[in-house]
Amino acid sequence: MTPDSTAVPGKFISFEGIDGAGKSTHIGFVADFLKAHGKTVVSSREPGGTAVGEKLRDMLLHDKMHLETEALLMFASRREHMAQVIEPALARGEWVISDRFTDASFAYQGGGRGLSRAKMEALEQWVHPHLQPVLTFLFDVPLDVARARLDATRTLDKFEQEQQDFFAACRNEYLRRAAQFPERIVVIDSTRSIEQTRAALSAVLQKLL
Ligand SMILES: Nc1ncnc2c1ncn2[C@@H]1O[C@H](COP(=O)(O)OP(=O)(O)O)[C@@H](O)[C@H]1O
Ligand SMILES: Cc1cn([C@H]2C[C@H](O)[C@@H](COP(=O)(O)OP(=O)(O)O)O2)c(=O)[nH]c1=O
Repeated sequence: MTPDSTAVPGKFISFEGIDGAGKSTHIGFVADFLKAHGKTVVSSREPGGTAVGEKLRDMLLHDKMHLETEALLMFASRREHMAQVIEPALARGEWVISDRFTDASFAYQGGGRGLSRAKMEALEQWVHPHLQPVLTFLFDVPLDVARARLDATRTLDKFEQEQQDFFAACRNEYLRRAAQFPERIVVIDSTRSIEQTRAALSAVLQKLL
């Protein structure tokens, strides 16, 4: 059974945003910040985070597949991640910071690809009816900023090769969820400098310690 996130001693934080928003840049900083405050930190990612999950990640990021297959595999990776990594760490009183969680499925498979919200909610209810991050950082930038950052850095995977209307729909869904869950999702203006962004992250984390 999935534990209630309010009933476990550890804390679960997720990082979200469209590709190129600057999310991954700050995960190491957050881990170091928490460790400096005496926390034991488990840093992980989705899809992936386990041996099975990393195999699924490889397929998900490179192979073309039906939209519903993609959504189901994202949640399959998540189920394994929860069982092997997230739940045991939280039970030990550790802090789990994950590069993406279910908000990404709502944004990409729901918003971007158009899978119905009812199906997304059914998957969420099945896989984690109670567990939610206590805090989600949503790194937000306009599409042209994200695209310029991506183009400057890396070989693009299946998702990153999508067109701007896909990312516009992902971003809209992220922002819709931020409005729906304002107590959990903190929108970070990631157009600012890396130093300014870190200051904003520290201020939010300080309240959670
Ligand atoms: N605040 C920022 N200002 C300028 N460049 C940034 C900023 N944050 C991240 N970047 C750069 O943008 C690129 C994409 O960042 P990354 O963290 O990999 O994005 P994401 O994980 O959201 O896809 C990297 O080259 C990173 O150095
Ligand atoms: C977790 C998750 C990720 N994704 C996508 C978003 C990203 O484009 C991709 C991998 O995420 P990410 O690790 O952020 O990519 P990168 O390592 O290139 O920064 O998977 C979904 O479509 N649905 C999901 O549920």
